[in-house]
Amino acid sequence: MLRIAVQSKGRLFEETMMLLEEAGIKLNKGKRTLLLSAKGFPVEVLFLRDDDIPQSVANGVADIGIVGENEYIEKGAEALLIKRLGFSKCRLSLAIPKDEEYKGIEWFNGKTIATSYPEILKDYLRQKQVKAELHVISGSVEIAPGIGLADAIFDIVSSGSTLVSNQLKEVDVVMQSEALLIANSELTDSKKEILDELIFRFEAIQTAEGKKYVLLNAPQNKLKEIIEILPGMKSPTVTPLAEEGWVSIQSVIAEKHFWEIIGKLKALGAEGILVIPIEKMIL
Ligand SMILES: Nc1ncnc2c1ncn2[C@@H]1O[C@H](COP(=O)(O)OP(=O)(O)OP(=O)(O)O)[C@@H](O)[C@H]1O
Ligand SMILES: O=P(O)(O)OC[C@H]1O[C@H](OP(=O)(O)OP(=O)(O)O)[C@H](O)[C@@H]1O
Ligand SMILES: [Mg+2]
Repeated sequence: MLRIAVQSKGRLFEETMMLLEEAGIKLNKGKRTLLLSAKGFPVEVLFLRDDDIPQSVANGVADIGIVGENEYIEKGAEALLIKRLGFSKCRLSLAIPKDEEYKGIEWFNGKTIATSYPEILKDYLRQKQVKAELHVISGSVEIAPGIGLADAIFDIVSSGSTLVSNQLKEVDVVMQSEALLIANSELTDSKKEILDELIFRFEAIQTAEGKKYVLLNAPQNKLKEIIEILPGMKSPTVTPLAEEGWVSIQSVIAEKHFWEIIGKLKALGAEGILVIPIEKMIL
C-alpha cells in the first residue's frame, strides 16, 4: 500500500484529484475522511494542509506527496523530487506599493517585508546582500502594506490581479513554481513498484495533454500532401473508402497547431473532419 499526501482543500486540490482520477484512482467513501483508500489500486490518500506535505513525506507519515514547489523548497524537507506535474503554475515575487519609485533590489534595505515564505526570502536577500526585516504571516499577505504592517511583500503571484487590487506592483520574480510529485527517500521495493506504475500513468496523461485525434476523408490524389502536414505518432493510418479515389486518414495533432492544420486540410479537399480528445497516450 502506498500512501499519497495531497492538499485537503485549496488551489492544488481539484487538479490533484483530477490527476489521480484520470490515473485510475477512485476513492472509497470512508468514515475517516482524512485518509481514504482507493478502489482496485493499492494506494490510500491522506488529506493535509499543503504546508505539512513536505515534512510528512520526508518523515514517512506519507510515502509520496503532491505539493507546490514553493512549499517544497520553503520547508527544505528531505523528500525526493520525482516529477514536475505542470499544474498550479505560479511565481514567488517581491512587490511594493505601486507609487514607490523602484530602481533596484537596494530599495529593500532597511524595509520590512511581509511573507509566508521566510526561508526562500532570507536566502534570496542574503544572496543579494540586502538587509531587510521579515514579518511572517500565514495568509492575506498582500494587505500588509496597506494596513501598515510592512513596507513590501513577498508572495505568490499568478495573474497579478491580487497585487493590483491591493495597489502593489511586482518588482522582482524570485522563483517559478508548479505542482510536484515528491517521495520519501527510503521506500520499500513493493512501494517503489506501485510508485513506478503511478508515474507511468501520470506520464501517459501528460503525453496526451494538448493532443487531438483527427479522422478525415480525403481524395487519394492529395494523400502525399496531406500526410506531410499530419505527422502522427509514427505515420498516419490510411484506409481506402468504399468510394473509388477516396481514403480515410487518422492521426494525432498538437492542439496548438489545430486551426492552422485544419485550414490546410480543407484547402486540400479533406472532408468529414472529426477531432477527438485523447485521454491517455502510451508511446
Ligand atoms: N493563484 C495561484 N495560481 C496558481 N497556483 C497557485 C496560486 N495560488 C497558490 N498556488 C499554488 O497552490 C498552492 C496552494 O495554494 P493555497 O492558496 O491553496 O494554499 P494555502 O492557503 O496555504 O492552503 P492550505 O490550507 O492547504 O495551507 C500554493 O502553495 C502554490 O503552489
Ligand atoms: O496573482 P493572482 O492570480 O491574483 O493570484 C495570487 C493569489 O492567489 C493565492 O491566493 P488565493 O486566491 O488562493 O487565496 P488565499 O490567499 O486564501 O490562499 C496567492 O496567495 C495570492 O494571493
Ligand atoms: Mg498552506
